[in-house]
Amino acid sequence: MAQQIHIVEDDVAFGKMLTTFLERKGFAVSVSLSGENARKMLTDKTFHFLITDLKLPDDSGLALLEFSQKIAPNTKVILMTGYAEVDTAVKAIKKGALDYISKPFRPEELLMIIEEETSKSKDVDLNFTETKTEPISAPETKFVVGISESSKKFNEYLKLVGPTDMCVLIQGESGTGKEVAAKAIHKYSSRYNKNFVAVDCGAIPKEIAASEFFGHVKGSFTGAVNDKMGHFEAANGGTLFLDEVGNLSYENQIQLLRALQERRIKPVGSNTEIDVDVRILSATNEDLLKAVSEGKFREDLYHRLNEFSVHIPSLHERKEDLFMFTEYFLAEANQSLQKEVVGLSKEVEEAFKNYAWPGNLRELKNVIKRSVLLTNSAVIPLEVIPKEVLFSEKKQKNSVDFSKESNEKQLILNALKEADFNKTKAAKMLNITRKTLYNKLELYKIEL
Ligand SMILES: Nc1ncnc2c1ncn2[C@@H]1O[C@H](COP(=O)(O)OP(=O)(O)OP(=O)(O)O)[C@@H](O)[C@H]1O
Repeated sequence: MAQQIHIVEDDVAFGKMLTTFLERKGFAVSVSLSGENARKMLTDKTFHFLITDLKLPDDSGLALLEFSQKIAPNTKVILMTGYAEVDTAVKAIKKGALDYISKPFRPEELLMIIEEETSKSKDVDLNFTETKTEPISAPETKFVVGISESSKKFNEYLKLVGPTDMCVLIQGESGTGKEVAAKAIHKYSSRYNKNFVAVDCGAIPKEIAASEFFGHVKGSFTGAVNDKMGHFEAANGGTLFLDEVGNLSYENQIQLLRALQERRIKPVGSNTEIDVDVRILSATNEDLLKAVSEGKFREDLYHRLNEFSVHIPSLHERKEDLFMFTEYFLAEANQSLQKEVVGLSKEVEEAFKNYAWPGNLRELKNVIKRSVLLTNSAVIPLEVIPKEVLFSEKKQKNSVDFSKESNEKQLILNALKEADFNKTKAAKMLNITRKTLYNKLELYKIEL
């Protein structure tokens, strides 16, 4: 059966173009022009992918994401964003979106995200929450150790804590490599040849969390058509990785704590308890201690999970590692796309250095993969780099002698970004009049 895709886009022409392209690639595509209609569609039908604009006339992509997660947790959500919306897009990823793609984009880029996900979850049954059960083997876990001091330090910690049976809480911003770090800990442990089960706690609706964690027996609730093994049992002897653990509801936190204390679980609807031997690794991109002090996260559970903590620095904090990861992701992209791009052009290198990378390694990896896809030369040119990366985060000096700058266009873009796209402010920062700014925008074909 063709994969079902629902697009939410109020720009009729763009939606039509995407539809035609995806239909030609064998997908079944439907479109909503409004959030209201999209909600109706999501309620009535099951989709593999929901591709939504972040800004809709009557709704927001983030709100649609939340709605979709409640009503259809297995539908993968991809957000289409305008420039300067990366922070919101990163927020969406934290909330469980599959990915985001910055407009303008070519349909091939969207297809790449869809195909990558489709190849990962080939046989996912749409009626049940996906269990990411991944027995891992050494060669599969590619792990780049950076050259920065902070990278070396946290990798040292992973090696030290790996062989123990301690529960480790991995903290770090979204996309910094928390799951990769958890897999490394598992690999360094004596459990390395047993299962590593990753669970995205943010994606499990609280009503079915108990059945997801502990399993259920046939007939124990409507929809329980077969016995189902929970994550604890699947990870027995190995490691259970609880991603976004801060998203668990209070009730689910109690159930989890009990299982950890007793090392025994009872599937929903069963009378039999099962002994489990599971090492728990968890990850969070928020300040869990703050959640504890606000009463949103149980303190006893926090201490259980945090026998040892590892902080993964953001990419911004370890800029020395940037080109090492760039090289690695470039090689990876070349391999998967069968291309032979050898590196970045000088301008792209400069842009990469100046960008803050709010989405961390995941964003770097995605930007590189999409750029490799679009590059037809030996090195990646500036034209294929997403706009937000070009808007350098480097602070402008307050007064800039405009006449002396050679790269006028970049300067204007930087100033606009700095001024939140307020043209009057940007003109002031650039020491030029508003009129001159308008002329320059036209000259450089900068559309706002
Ligand atoms: N040390 C590393 N070596 C190679 N690739 C890495 C490394 N760390 C992270 N990555 C890559 O970066 C991407 C993001 O990593 P990962 O999914 O582990 O991040 P995360 O912090 O768990 O993200 P989230 O907070 O969104 O769950 C992945 O594609 C991963 O393969």
